[in-house]
Amino acid sequence: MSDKMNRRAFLGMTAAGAAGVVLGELMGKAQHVLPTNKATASTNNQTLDFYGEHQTGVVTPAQNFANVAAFDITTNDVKELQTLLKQWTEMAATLMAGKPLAVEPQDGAFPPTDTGEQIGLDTGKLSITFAVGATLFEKDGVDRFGLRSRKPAGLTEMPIFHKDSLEDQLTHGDIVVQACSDDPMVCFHAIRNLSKASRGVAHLRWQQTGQLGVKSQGTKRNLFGFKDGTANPSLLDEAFMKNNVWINAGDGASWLAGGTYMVVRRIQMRIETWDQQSYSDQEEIIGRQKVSGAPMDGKNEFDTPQFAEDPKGEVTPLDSHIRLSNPRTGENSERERILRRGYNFMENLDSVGRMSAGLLFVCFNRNLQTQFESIQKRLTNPNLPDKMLSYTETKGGGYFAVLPGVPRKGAYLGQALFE
Ligand SMILES: C=CC1=C(C)c2cc3[nH]c(cc4nc(cc5[nH]c(cc1n2)c(C)c5CCC(=O)O)C(CCC(=O)O)=C4C)c(C)c3C=C
Ligand SMILES: [Fe+2]
Repeated sequence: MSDKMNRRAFLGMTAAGAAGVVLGELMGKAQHVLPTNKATASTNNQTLDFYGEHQTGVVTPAQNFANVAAFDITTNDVKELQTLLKQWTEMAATLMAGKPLAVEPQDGAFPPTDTGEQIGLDTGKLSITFAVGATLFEKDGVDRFGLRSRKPAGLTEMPIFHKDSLEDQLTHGDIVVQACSDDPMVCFHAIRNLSKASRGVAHLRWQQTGQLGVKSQGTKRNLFGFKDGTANPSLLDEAFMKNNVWINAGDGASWLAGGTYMVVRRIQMRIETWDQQSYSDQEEIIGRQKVSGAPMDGKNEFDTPQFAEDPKGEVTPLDSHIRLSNPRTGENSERERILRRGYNFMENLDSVGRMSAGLLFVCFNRNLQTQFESIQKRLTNPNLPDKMLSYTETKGGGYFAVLPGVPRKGAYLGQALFE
């Protein structure tokens, strides 16, 4: 290999891409140099370390923007699946470090390895989180990759809950990737380039962006105008994460130790209807005061509601969202708790002229059935449904198992699954 070729050590290069580069070299095509990614040199460029026991994007403080994308794997060859995961590992580590995906100069005869729209942008604490769906292990009864026996028992396809309107093209997927950053272009760039590199092996099934108020003080708000996240556990609460979030080797599928289960729900919010509800009705539906976020019977945001002193729900209605989400009774209350990490989405008008807006609900938990599902079943119980259900409609999402962290360079995402 010539010196010129050595200089062009592309990251994440496919076999076809590699062949193309050699061809270009022989044909003596001009080399194009992209401007240096200034952000990598900037002292303000905040980056997170990709390597560790757990992946980032779970207990990472929520960045302002998210892009969640689900892929379907189109190959039946397990080796190609492993190659993709190795390639995505290298790419994610590079992107999170704020580096370009290609070493310059690139060959002018071929498409750039890195699409380039992030050049000069701050990486914005980019986290990229990879998770797998039940269909990776078995799809339509077929064990495509010989992984059927490795499927964690609790990982099912997301069921259809009461009042759900799931649309197939917005739901499920073999692999989901969550990219979060303080810059939406950085999120997009990550998903776009992972998708570009997966050509021929995987394709995008759905994609959903989300955002939070950028410079808000305190707990961020959802599109109903309420603080959202008040009762979430502290991200520094290691005991909570150990008990309620991270999967351990004794939980069933030992290859998943250090991972967690991710629930994604694309929840359309009927904001025009909501905006016609009286102020006090809105507070009673949520079960909290709108501006302060305090419980109905409290003064300050972080006061604990005293439901036991209000058994008939005269202060905090029995069918209010927070009371059904967490009745604060019984021994299951603590065990059931989840880590929520959702984002608002605001899109164009829908087909009947309504604002298409809502919550990209994301939560992490150690056991889908005894945590998320247990809460969700209470919220959607037809005998006493969450009042908020009249203003929401869930159209997509899925259940996914977040892969354990990649401990060091050279190891790759999901490696233990294949061992
Ligand atoms: C099954 C899980 C949940 C879904 C789905 C869900 C949707 C959803 N939530 C809001 C707004 C708020 N949720 C709040 C609290 C809250 N929500 C859940 C679970 C789900 N929410 C839990 C477990 C909790 C915490 C309850 C508690 O312990 O008190 C709140 C109050 C503020 C807060 O604590 O975050 C709001 C507001 C929307 C708009 C929504 C779907 C569109
Ligand atoms: Fe909620």
